[in-house]
Amino acid sequence: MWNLARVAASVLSRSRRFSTAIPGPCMVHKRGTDILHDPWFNKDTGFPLTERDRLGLRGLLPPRVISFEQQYARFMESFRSLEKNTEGQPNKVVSLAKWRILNRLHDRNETLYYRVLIDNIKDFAPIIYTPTVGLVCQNYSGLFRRPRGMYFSAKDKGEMMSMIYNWPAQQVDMIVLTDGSRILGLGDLGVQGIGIPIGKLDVYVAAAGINPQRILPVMLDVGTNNQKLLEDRLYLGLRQPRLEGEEYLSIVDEFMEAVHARWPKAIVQFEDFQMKWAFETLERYRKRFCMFNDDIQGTAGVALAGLLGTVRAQGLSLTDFADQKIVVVGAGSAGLGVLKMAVQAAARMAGNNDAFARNKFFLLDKDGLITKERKNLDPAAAPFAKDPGDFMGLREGASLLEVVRKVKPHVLLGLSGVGGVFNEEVLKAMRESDSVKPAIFAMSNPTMNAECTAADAFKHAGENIVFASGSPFENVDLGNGKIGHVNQANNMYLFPGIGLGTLLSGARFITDGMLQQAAECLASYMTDEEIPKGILYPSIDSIRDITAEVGAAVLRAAVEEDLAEGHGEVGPRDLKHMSKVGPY
Ligand SMILES: NC(=O)c1ccc[n+]([C@@H]2O[C@H](COP(=O)([O-])OP(=O)(O)OC[C@H]3O[C@@H](n4cnc5c(N)ncnc54)[C@H](O)[C@@H]3O)[C@@H](O)[C@H]2O)c1
Ligand SMILES: O=C(O)C[C@H](O)C(=O)O
Ligand SMILES: [Mg+2]
Repeated sequence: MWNLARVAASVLSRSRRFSTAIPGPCMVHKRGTDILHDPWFNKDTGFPLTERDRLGLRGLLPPRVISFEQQYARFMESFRSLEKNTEGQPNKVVSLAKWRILNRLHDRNETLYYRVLIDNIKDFAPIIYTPTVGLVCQNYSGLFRRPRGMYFSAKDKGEMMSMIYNWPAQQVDMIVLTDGSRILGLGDLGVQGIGIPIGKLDVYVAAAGINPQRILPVMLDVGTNNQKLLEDRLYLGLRQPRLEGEEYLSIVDEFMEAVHARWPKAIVQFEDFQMKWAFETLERYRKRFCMFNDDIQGTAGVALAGLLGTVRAQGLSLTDFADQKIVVVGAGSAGLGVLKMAVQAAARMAGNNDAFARNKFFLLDKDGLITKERKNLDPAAAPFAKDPGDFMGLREGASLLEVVRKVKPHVLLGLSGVGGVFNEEVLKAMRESDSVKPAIFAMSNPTMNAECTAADAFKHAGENIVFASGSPFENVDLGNGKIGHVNQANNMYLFPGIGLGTLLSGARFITDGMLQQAAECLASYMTDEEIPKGILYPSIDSIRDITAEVGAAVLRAAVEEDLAEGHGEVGPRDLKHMSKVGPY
């Protein structure tokens, strides 16, 4: 164990009661109903009589003081009875009802909200995060009650530097930013995509203990190309086509500069941008601002950890990763991010033999296998394009089924956003895999966009597979007391730790080295007892523990790269000292 892991863990344990990565006095300048209507400070009926006197609350609440624990029990009782009362109703109705009850608490009393979220993360993550958050975004205009976060639109050009000061918090540590152009696998949802930054930041609070008063979800509304939304009279965003080219970039530039001017150390996580802007903004900003793209970089680390776990599950040594044949379905921001990091890792293991490593990967998009013959080959996909006919005569545009039948891959990994592309035939073809324990990663979100279900994977590809999906599925009962374990390969296992480690390090940039350490930390987290059972990632119940470890790994990498400037009272020299290996 490292001292830094202890620092990260202690930040988290300090935040158990009232999540806050940064200790310090919390001054309340409000009084009376202003406090009751402010979810940051509201304690509902929990205000003790002394506080009611001091804060001008006397007479504004029913007289009985209800303790925090009683409020907690009351909420959980309501939640459980809602679960009971909605039994048998359509999934969508039940999920939205659960989201509403949690959202009302979020809007009223954040202290209680985050307490129940942290304690019940396994039950509540599928509501505030994928898959329900997707449904919420799709229905956002109808569900909208109170604003959360900030909205910067194309109409605000020239005003952002002053608008940023409208945010009430003095300090912001974590921002999650989207332009709503590729929300999960649901496409362009325009301003309705704000649900994603809100959900991601809830995970930051629950997993990394980030102070809820220092998070900021942001929507950059540059229009939408979703015709249905443009025609919807209740749509809450700009009713215009998306800005393109320099016009688009000038909006993002202005936002980034405004953030940097007010909070120079805030970390900006780019989320669910369509591919062209995902890559372009990452290149444009990563050396100027403290930012990362979660879909490209967070996903890559989580997938790589799972791929390395798969090698271990086959009883092989990690260096055998270089020999695995991997078919990646989806050449978007996520698929290409995964390929880049996985090829780099394989090349390192093959003695820096990049060409050898690339040979083992096969990339497909909606038009089939990508080869150098592809017309208008995307420059980002070009390094992974095959020579046509190179591998068993596989041609440009070969279908997924043909590729799987000929390649007999060790791993089939989907980031296509298309539900069901791993159909029965494709899954059955995986039975001929060259691996004794083939892996099927259906990573697209939400559930209906997963490339296959867990049950279908075990049914058609065989019981000896390793399975992972981006959204949660139940473990599969294989009969005879056997269980097919379902992993959730989701970037939530990394992004909170990337943010926490970067924040505590005080680094101004997030480097490849920091991200690599994050991935390696996740990869080595699972024990030799768990891995052979096909368990590649920790249970979400352990998300705070894995986040502390990942945070420490990122922090240590920042120290090693001489980027750590320190945070709060902990200076760069302290961090250097704490980075030395040593017993507790
Ligand atoms: N599990 C995770 O942590 C995680 C992380 C990031 C993204 N995702 C999911 O991955 C999906 C894709 O995200 P993205 O940002 O790469 O999207 P994207 O739009 O940038 O890319 C989608 C890619 O899939 C390809 N595709 C479409 N239909 C296909 C088909 N029938 N067969 C093969 N390929 C097809 C497209 O050509 C494109 O290359 C989304 O559903 C998203 O939710 C999951
Ligand atoms: O949001 C998620 O659940 C993961 C990922 O960032 C995605 O875009 O699907
Ligand atoms: Mg995303």
